[in-house]
Amino acid sequence: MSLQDAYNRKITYLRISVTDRCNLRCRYCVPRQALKRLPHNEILTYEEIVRLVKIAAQIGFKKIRLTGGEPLVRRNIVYLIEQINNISTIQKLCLTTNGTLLREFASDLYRAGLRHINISLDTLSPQKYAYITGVDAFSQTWAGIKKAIEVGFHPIKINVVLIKGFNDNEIIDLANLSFDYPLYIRFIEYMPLMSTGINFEQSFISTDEVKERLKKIGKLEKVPSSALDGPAQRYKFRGSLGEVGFISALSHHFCPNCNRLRLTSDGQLRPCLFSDQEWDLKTPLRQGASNTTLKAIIEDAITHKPKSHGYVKFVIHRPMLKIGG
Ligand SMILES: Nc1nc2c(ncn2[C@@H]2O[C@H](COP(=O)(O)OP(=O)(O)OP(=O)(O)O)[C@@H](O)[C@H]2O)c(=O)[nH]1
Ligand SMILES: C[S@@+](CC[C@H](N)C(=O)[O-])C[C@H]1O[C@@H](n2cnc3c(N)ncnc32)[C@H](O)[C@@H]1O
Ligand code: SF4
Ligand code: SF4
Repeated sequence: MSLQDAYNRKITYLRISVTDRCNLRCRYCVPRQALKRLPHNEILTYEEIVRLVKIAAQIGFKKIRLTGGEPLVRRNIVYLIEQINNISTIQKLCLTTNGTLLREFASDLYRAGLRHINISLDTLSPQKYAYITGVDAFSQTWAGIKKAIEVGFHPIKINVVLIKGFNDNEIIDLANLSFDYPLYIRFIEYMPLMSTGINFEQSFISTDEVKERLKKIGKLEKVPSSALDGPAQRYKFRGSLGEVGFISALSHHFCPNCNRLRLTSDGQLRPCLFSDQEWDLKTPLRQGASNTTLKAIIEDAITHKPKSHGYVKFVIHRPMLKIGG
């Protein structure tokens, strides 16, 4: 059984931001205004997260993604992976990370049952990496990606946010990684959710433009989506080990197939990335609410999930860093 929203979309995927902290400061993610860190006691404990995931699983959620901020900076994250991995009806447990700490964590994460990992990498140049993230950590991240391959994660998806004038001259080099490594390179359209250090009008590149440029290296063959896939359109070059994907939130938005809800690290349930409407789970959770009450709140959030994002810009107040993408 899965729950449907008001537009007949089956809701099966919960993205959980486990922390609002991050060891990088990506220019397209961090807002212009100063960020206040949440005090530790405002963040859901692992026990609270696991309880909510069990309730979500009873309603019909089948896929969980842990994200952040940077999920690997939260202490004992491997324990949380283990706990969620033990919930038998969760079919797919995934992690989105910036990869900086992956060399250290990959083996433990794998042992805890994680198999699906998405790693953000916007450039192959160490200097440009330092510029976009604010930290000179390209070699650390690349070592993390290599370690993830060595340990056996599959699939390993590489998230590239495209920014004109910054990394559009690397589209081919990044796509070429899919020939040499079993990596799924995903080109993501920059989403103007908040005002950041990257000017949207000057930086946006659409998926169509990227596909056009990729014609130089071969013909992209469509790969059919699998159940529980995220929003990427999947393709492959003949003879490659990996894939190339496109996440086109603006030019070909995927709202009609949206299957997800988001849980923020401070326990607010967001039915849509582009809407600040949130359902408070933390307060009732901490006031001793029953599972039935918590389930009713999740169901109410699903019922009120917006139809689409409506192509609006700078619409949200909670930074991407705090929602988890
Ligand atoms: N607009 C919008 N963007 C999304 C949504 N889900 C993910 N994204 C964006 O897609 C990019 C990749 O996100 P990931 O955390 O790797 O998750 P995913 O694409 O669902 O991953 P898979 O399930 O592995 O395909 C990020 O920039 C996200 O912000 C969504 O529901 N709406
Ligand atoms: C917010 S991060 C959190 C997880 C982890 N820190 C990481 O960077 O992978 C999740 C994803 O959102 C993407 N993202 C952040 N801001 C974005 C924006 N304005 N438009 C599109 N994607 C964005 C990042 O590139 C990353 O792949
Ligand atoms: S949350 Fe992810 S995308 Fe945002 S600043 Fe941190 S590493 Fe960069
Ligand atoms: S913008 Fe909102 S409705 Fe559209 S895909 Fe993203 S979360 Fe779903």
